[in-house]
Amino acid sequence: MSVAHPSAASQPGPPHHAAVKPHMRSLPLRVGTRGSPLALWQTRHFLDLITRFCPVLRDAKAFEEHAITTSGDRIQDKRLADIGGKGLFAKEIHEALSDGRIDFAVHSLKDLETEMPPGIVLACTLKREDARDALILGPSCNPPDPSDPFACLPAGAVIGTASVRRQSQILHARPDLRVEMIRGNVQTRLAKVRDPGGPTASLLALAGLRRLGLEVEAGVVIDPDAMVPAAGQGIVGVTVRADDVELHELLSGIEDREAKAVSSAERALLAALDGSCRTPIGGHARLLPDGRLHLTGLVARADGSFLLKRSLHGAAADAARIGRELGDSLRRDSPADIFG
Ligand SMILES: NCc1[nH]cc(CCC(=O)O)c1CC(=O)O
Repeated sequence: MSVAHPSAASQPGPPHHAAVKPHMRSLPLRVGTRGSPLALWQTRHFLDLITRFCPVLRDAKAFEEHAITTSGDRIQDKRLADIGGKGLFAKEIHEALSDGRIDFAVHSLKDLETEMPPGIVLACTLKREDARDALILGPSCNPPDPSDPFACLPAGAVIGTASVRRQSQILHARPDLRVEMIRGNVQTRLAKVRDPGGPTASLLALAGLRRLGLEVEAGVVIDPDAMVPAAGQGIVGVTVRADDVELHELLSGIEDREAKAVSSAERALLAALDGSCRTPIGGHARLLPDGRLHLTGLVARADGSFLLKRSLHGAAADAARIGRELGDSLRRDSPADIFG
Protein backbone atom coordinates (compact mmCIF):
# COMPACT_ATOMS: atom_id res chain seq x y z
CA MET A 1 0.00 0.00 0.00
CA SER A 2 1.07 3.55 -0.50
CA VAL A 3 -0.22 6.61 1.32
CA ALA A 4 0.65 10.23 0.70
CA HIS A 5 1.51 12.42 3.66
CA PRO A 6 -1.54 14.57 4.47
CA SER A 7 0.60 17.69 4.64
CA ALA A 8 2.91 16.75 1.76
CA ALA A 9 1.53 19.62 -0.30
CA SER A 10 2.91 22.16 2.17
CA GLN A 11 6.39 20.71 2.07
CA PRO A 12 8.85 21.36 -0.71
CA GLY A 13 10.59 18.46 -2.43
CA PRO A 14 9.26 15.18 -3.75
CA PRO A 15 6.33 13.67 -1.85
CA HIS A 16 7.12 10.73 0.34
CA HIS A 17 5.23 7.50 0.06
CA ALA A 18 5.00 5.33 3.09
CA ALA A 19 5.10 1.68 2.42
CA VAL A 20 4.77 -0.31 5.57
CA LYS A 21 3.59 -3.73 4.61
CA PRO A 22 2.16 -5.29 7.74
CA HIS A 23 2.36 -8.76 6.19
CA MET A 24 6.11 -8.29 5.88
CA ARG A 25 6.80 -7.44 9.45
CA SER A 26 5.36 -8.61 12.66
CA LEU A 27 3.07 -6.26 14.49
CA PRO A 28 2.88 -4.74 16.98
CA LEU A 29 5.79 -2.39 16.39
CA ARG A 30 7.44 -1.89 19.76
CA VAL A 31 8.18 1.71 20.67
CA GLY A 32 10.69 2.55 23.40
CA THR A 33 10.26 5.58 25.63
CA ARG A 34 11.12 6.84 29.08
CA GLY A 35 8.30 6.43 31.54
CA SER A 36 7.86 10.07 32.63
CA PRO A 37 4.53 11.76 31.89
CA LEU A 38 6.28 14.07 29.38
CA ALA A 39 7.99 11.18 27.58
CA LEU A 40 4.70 9.25 27.38
CA TRP A 41 2.89 12.34 26.02
CA GLN A 42 5.56 12.74 23.34
CA THR A 43 5.37 9.06 22.42
CA ARG A 44 1.58 9.17 22.05
CA HIS A 45 1.87 12.36 20.00
CA PHE A 46 4.34 10.62 17.71
CA LEU A 47 2.11 7.54 17.36
CA ASP A 48 -0.80 9.81 16.52
CA LEU A 49 1.22 11.45 13.72
CA ILE A 50 2.44 8.19 12.29
CA THR A 51 -0.99 6.61 12.18
CA ARG A 52 -2.38 9.67 10.43
CA PHE A 53 0.42 9.34 7.91
CA CYS A 54 0.04 5.60 7.46
CA PRO A 55 -3.60 4.67 8.24
CA VAL A 56 -2.92 0.95 7.87
CA LEU A 57 -1.31 1.27 11.30
CA ARG A 58 -4.50 2.75 12.78
CA ASP A 59 -5.18 -0.33 14.79
CA ALA A 60 -5.19 -0.48 18.55
CA LYS A 61 -2.70 -3.32 18.38
CA ALA A 62 -0.26 -1.88 15.82
CA PHE A 63 2.03 -0.39 18.50
CA GLU A 64 3.20 -1.48 21.90
CA GLU A 65 4.77 1.01 24.33
CA HIS A 66 7.84 -0.11 26.24
CA ALA A 67 8.65 2.28 29.08
CA ILE A 68 12.36 2.03 29.88
CA THR A 69 14.04 3.39 33.01
CA THR A 70 17.28 5.15 32.10
CA SER A 71 20.33 6.05 34.24
CA GLY A 72 19.12 9.66 34.12
CA ASP A 73 15.81 8.59 35.70
CA ARG A 74 17.42 6.34 38.28
CA ILE A 75 19.96 8.79 39.66
CA GLN A 76 17.99 11.63 41.20
CA ASP A 77 20.38 13.10 43.75
CA LYS A 78 23.15 14.27 41.46
CA ARG A 79 23.62 16.84 38.77
CA LEU A 80 23.74 15.07 35.42
CA ALA A 81 27.00 16.91 34.78
CA ASP A 82 28.52 15.13 37.79
CA ILE A 83 27.42 11.62 36.85
CA GLY A 84 29.52 11.99 33.72
CA GLY A 85 28.90 10.56 30.29
CA LYS A 86 26.52 11.79 27.68
CA GLY A 87 23.09 10.58 26.72
CA LEU A 88 22.13 9.37 30.20
CA PHE A 89 18.46 9.54 29.29
CA ALA A 90 19.02 7.38 26.23
CA LYS A 91 21.62 4.70 27.04
CA GLU A 92 19.25 1.92 28.10
CA ILE A 93 16.87 2.82 25.27
CA HIS A 94 19.69 2.50 22.71
CA GLU A 95 20.56 -0.90 24.21
CA ALA A 96 16.96 -2.12 23.87
CA LEU A 97 16.96 -0.97 20.24
CA SER A 98 20.31 -2.64 19.45
CA ASP A 99 19.15 -5.88 21.10
CA GLY A 100 15.93 -5.91 19.09
CA ARG A 101 13.69 -5.60 22.16
CA ILE A 102 12.10 -2.50 20.59
CA ASP A 103 11.74 -1.36 16.96
CA PHE A 104 12.16 2.39 17.43
CA ALA A 105 12.33 4.95 20.22
CA VAL A 106 11.00 8.42 20.94
CA HIS A 107 13.31 10.94 22.66
CA SER A 108 13.50 14.60 23.64
CA LEU A 109 16.15 15.63 21.14
CA LYS A 110 17.99 17.73 23.71
CA ASP A 111 18.61 14.61 25.81
CA LEU A 112 20.10 12.72 22.86
CA GLU A 113 23.89 12.76 22.41
CA THR A 114 25.13 14.19 19.09
CA GLU A 115 26.93 11.00 18.13
CA MET A 116 24.64 7.98 18.04
CA PRO A 117 25.98 4.55 19.03
CA PRO A 118 27.00 2.36 16.06
CA GLY A 119 23.98 0.87 14.30
CA ILE A 120 21.50 3.49 15.54
CA VAL A 121 20.33 6.50 13.58
CA LEU A 122 18.16 9.52 14.23
CA ALA A 123 15.46 8.86 11.64
CA CYS A 124 13.18 11.83 12.12
CA THR A 125 12.61 15.06 14.01
CA LEU A 126 9.10 16.35 14.69
CA LYS A 127 7.83 19.93 14.44
CA ARG A 128 9.35 22.07 17.17
CA GLU A 129 7.30 23.19 20.16
CA ASP A 130 8.42 26.54 21.62
CA ALA A 131 12.18 26.36 22.30
CA ARG A 132 12.21 28.95 25.11
CA ASP A 133 12.91 28.48 28.80
CA ALA A 134 10.44 29.71 31.40
CA LEU A 135 10.80 30.92 34.97
CA ILE A 136 8.58 29.17 37.50
CA LEU A 137 7.91 31.70 40.25
CA GLY A 138 7.48 30.79 43.89
CA PRO A 139 5.29 32.73 46.35
CA SER A 140 8.04 35.23 47.31
CA CYS A 141 8.70 36.50 43.75
CA ASN A 142 7.65 39.97 42.57
CA PRO A 143 5.20 40.45 39.69
CA PRO A 144 6.80 39.90 36.26
CA ASP A 145 8.26 42.96 34.49
CA PRO A 146 7.85 42.74 30.70
CA SER A 147 11.08 44.71 30.12
CA ASP A 148 13.33 42.49 32.26
CA PRO A 149 12.73 38.74 32.59
CA PHE A 150 14.71 38.49 35.84
CA ALA A 151 13.37 41.60 37.62
CA CYS A 152 10.72 39.54 39.43
CA LEU A 153 13.45 37.67 41.33
CA PRO A 154 14.12 39.26 44.74
CA ALA A 155 17.76 40.05 45.59
CA GLY A 156 19.61 36.94 46.72
CA ALA A 157 16.86 34.59 45.50
CA VAL A 158 17.63 30.87 45.21
CA ILE A 159 17.08 29.37 41.77
CA GLY A 160 16.45 25.63 41.63
CA THR A 161 17.98 24.04 38.55
CA ALA A 162 20.28 21.17 37.65
CA SER A 163 21.23 22.70 34.30
CA VAL A 164 24.65 24.38 34.05
CA ARG A 165 23.43 26.15 30.91
CA ARG A 166 20.54 27.83 32.76
CA GLN A 167 22.64 28.43 35.86
CA SER A 168 25.47 30.22 34.01
CA GLN A 169 23.12 32.52 32.11
CA ILE A 170 21.01 33.54 35.09
CA LEU A 171 24.08 34.12 37.29
CA HIS A 172 25.71 36.17 34.53
CA ALA A 173 22.63 38.41 34.36
CA ARG A 174 22.11 38.46 38.15
CA PRO A 175 25.29 37.73 40.16
CA ASP A 176 23.33 38.28 43.40
CA LEU A 177 21.31 35.07 42.88
CA ARG A 178 22.21 31.64 44.20
CA VAL A 179 21.62 28.28 42.56
CA GLU A 180 20.46 25.10 44.24
CA MET A 181 20.39 21.76 42.47
CA ILE A 182 16.92 20.34 41.92
CA ARG A 183 16.12 17.31 39.80
CA GLY A 184 13.09 15.19 39.07
CA ASN A 185 10.38 15.34 36.47
CA VAL A 186 8.43 18.49 35.63
CA GLN A 187 5.70 17.90 38.25
CA THR A 188 8.23 17.23 41.01
CA ARG A 189 10.08 20.44 40.22
CA LEU A 190 6.91 22.53 40.19
CA ALA A 191 6.02 21.14 43.64
CA LYS A 192 9.45 22.11 45.01
CA VAL A 193 8.98 25.75 44.01
CA ARG A 194 5.53 25.87 45.60
CA ASP A 195 6.97 24.52 48.87
CA PRO A 196 7.84 27.48 51.18
CA GLY A 197 11.09 25.67 52.14
CA GLY A 198 12.06 25.20 48.49
CA PRO A 199 13.87 27.45 46.00
CA THR A 200 12.50 30.94 45.24
CA ALA A 201 12.07 30.10 41.56
CA SER A 202 13.04 27.51 38.98
CA LEU A 203 13.59 27.21 35.23
CA LEU A 204 11.91 24.73 32.89
CA ALA A 205 11.46 24.31 29.16
CA LEU A 206 8.19 25.89 28.04
CA ALA A 207 7.75 22.97 25.60
CA GLY A 208 7.43 20.42 28.39
CA LEU A 209 4.98 22.60 30.33
CA ARG A 210 2.79 23.11 27.24
CA ARG A 211 2.73 19.43 26.38
CA LEU A 212 1.65 18.57 29.90
CA GLY A 213 -1.05 21.27 29.92
CA LEU A 214 0.94 23.22 32.55
CA GLU A 215 1.72 26.39 30.62
CA VAL A 216 0.00 28.49 33.32
CA GLU A 217 2.94 27.59 35.57
CA ALA A 218 5.31 29.61 33.35
CA GLY A 219 5.58 32.90 35.27
CA VAL A 220 7.96 34.49 32.76
CA VAL A 221 8.83 33.16 29.31
CA ILE A 222 12.41 34.16 28.56
CA ASP A 223 13.44 35.45 25.15
CA PRO A 224 16.16 33.26 23.53
CA ASP A 225 18.47 36.30 23.51
CA ALA A 226 18.29 36.54 27.29
CA MET A 227 18.55 32.77 27.86
CA VAL A 228 19.84 30.71 24.93
CA PRO A 229 17.95 27.38 24.92
CA ALA A 230 19.62 23.96 24.71
CA ALA A 231 20.31 22.45 21.29
CA GLY A 232 17.20 20.54 20.25
CA GLN A 233 15.00 21.93 23.03
CA GLY A 234 11.32 21.52 22.14
CA ILE A 235 11.99 18.93 19.42
CA VAL A 236 11.11 15.23 19.58
CA GLY A 237 13.47 12.84 17.77
CA VAL A 238 12.93 9.22 16.79
CA THR A 239 15.71 6.64 16.60
CA VAL A 240 15.74 3.38 14.67
CA ARG A 241 18.29 0.67 13.85
CA ALA A 242 20.37 1.77 10.85
CA ASP A 243 19.67 -1.50 9.02
CA ASP A 244 15.89 -1.22 9.40
CA VAL A 245 15.41 0.41 6.01
CA GLU A 246 11.65 -0.04 6.01
CA LEU A 247 11.03 1.76 9.30
CA HIS A 248 13.65 4.39 8.49
CA GLU A 249 11.76 5.19 5.29
CA LEU A 250 8.40 5.35 7.04
CA LEU A 251 9.80 7.67 9.71
CA SER A 252 11.45 9.99 7.21
CA GLY A 253 7.95 10.53 5.81
CA ILE A 254 6.87 12.43 8.90
CA GLU A 255 10.06 14.44 9.23
CA ASP A 256 9.50 18.16 9.76
CA ARG A 257 11.90 19.97 7.43
CA GLU A 258 12.22 23.08 9.55
CA ALA A 259 12.92 21.05 12.70
CA LYS A 260 15.46 19.05 10.72
CA ALA A 261 17.30 22.19 9.55
CA VAL A 262 17.37 23.98 12.90
CA SER A 263 18.28 20.84 14.86
CA SER A 264 21.07 20.00 12.38
CA ALA A 265 22.60 23.43 12.97
CA GLU A 266 22.20 23.25 16.75
CA ARG A 267 23.55 19.72 17.01
CA ALA A 268 26.52 20.45 14.72
CA LEU A 269 27.34 23.43 16.97
CA LEU A 270 27.18 21.19 20.04
CA ALA A 271 29.34 18.52 18.39
CA ALA A 272 31.95 21.08 17.29
CA LEU A 273 32.17 22.48 20.82
CA ASP A 274 32.65 18.94 22.10
CA GLY A 275 32.00 20.05 25.65
CA SER A 276 31.38 17.70 28.50
CA CYS A 277 27.96 17.97 30.12
CA ARG A 278 29.74 20.16 32.69
CA THR A 279 30.19 22.83 30.00
CA PRO A 280 27.36 25.35 29.78
CA ILE A 281 26.45 25.38 26.08
CA GLY A 282 23.40 26.85 24.38
CA GLY A 283 22.31 26.63 20.75
CA HIS A 284 19.24 28.03 19.09
CA ALA A 285 18.47 28.26 15.38
CA ARG A 286 15.51 29.70 13.54
CA LEU A 287 14.53 30.22 9.94
CA LEU A 288 14.35 33.87 8.85
CA PRO A 289 11.42 35.10 6.73
CA ASP A 290 13.68 34.89 3.64
CA GLY A 291 14.33 31.20 4.35
CA ARG A 292 17.90 31.61 5.61
CA LEU A 293 18.93 30.00 8.87
CA HIS A 294 20.04 32.08 11.85
CA LEU A 295 21.97 30.31 14.61
CA THR A 296 22.94 31.66 18.03
CA GLY A 297 25.47 29.80 20.12
CA LEU A 298 26.57 30.32 23.71
CA VAL A 299 29.47 29.10 25.82
CA ALA A 300 29.85 30.10 29.47
CA ARG A 301 31.49 29.27 32.77
CA ALA A 302 29.07 27.65 35.21
CA ASP A 303 29.37 30.51 37.74
CA GLY A 304 28.49 33.07 35.06
CA SER A 305 31.87 34.85 35.29
CA PHE A 306 32.45 34.22 31.58
CA LEU A 307 29.82 34.21 28.84
CA LEU A 308 30.32 34.32 25.08
CA LYS A 309 27.39 34.50 22.69
CA ARG A 310 27.61 34.76 18.89
CA SER A 311 25.34 34.36 15.90
CA LEU A 312 25.86 33.26 12.32
CA HIS A 313 23.46 32.93 9.43
CA GLY A 314 23.46 31.34 6.01
CA ALA A 315 21.54 29.06 3.65
CA ALA A 316 19.33 26.54 5.43
CA ALA A 317 20.86 23.82 3.25
CA ASP A 318 24.20 24.58 4.98
CA ALA A 319 22.78 24.10 8.48
CA ALA A 320 25.45 21.65 9.62
CA ARG A 321 28.29 23.76 8.25
CA ILE A 322 26.91 26.89 9.98
CA GLY A 323 26.77 24.96 13.25
CA ARG A 324 30.33 23.67 12.90
CA GLU A 325 31.70 27.09 12.00
CA LEU A 326 29.98 28.85 14.88
CA GLY A 327 31.04 26.10 17.28
CA ASP A 328 34.68 26.35 16.15
CA SER A 329 34.64 30.13 16.54
CA LEU A 330 33.17 30.01 20.07
CA ARG A 331 35.65 27.35 21.09
CA ARG A 332 38.60 29.28 19.70
CA ASP A 333 37.71 32.38 21.70
CA SER A 334 36.85 30.76 25.04
CA PRO A 335 39.34 30.48 27.93
CA ALA A 336 40.99 27.06 28.14
CA ASP A 337 39.40 26.13 31.51
CA ILE A 338 35.90 26.06 29.96
CA PHE A 339 36.68 22.96 27.94
CA GLY A 340 39.23 21.56 30.38
N1 LIG B 1 16.22 17.21 30.58
C1 LIG B 1 14.83 16.96 30.78
C2 LIG B 1 13.99 17.46 29.67
N2 LIG B 1 14.14 16.99 28.42
C3 LIG B 1 13.26 17.66 27.60
C4 LIG B 1 12.56 18.56 28.38
C5 LIG B 1 11.53 19.50 27.90
C6 LIG B 1 10.96 19.24 26.54
C7 LIG B 1 11.85 19.61 25.40
O1 LIG B 1 12.82 20.36 25.54
O2 LIG B 1 11.55 19.13 24.28
C8 LIG B 1 13.00 18.43 29.69
C9 LIG B 1 12.52 19.18 30.87
C10 LIG B 1 13.04 20.59 30.96
O3 LIG B 1 14.19 20.87 30.58
O4 LIG B 1 12.31 21.45 31.43
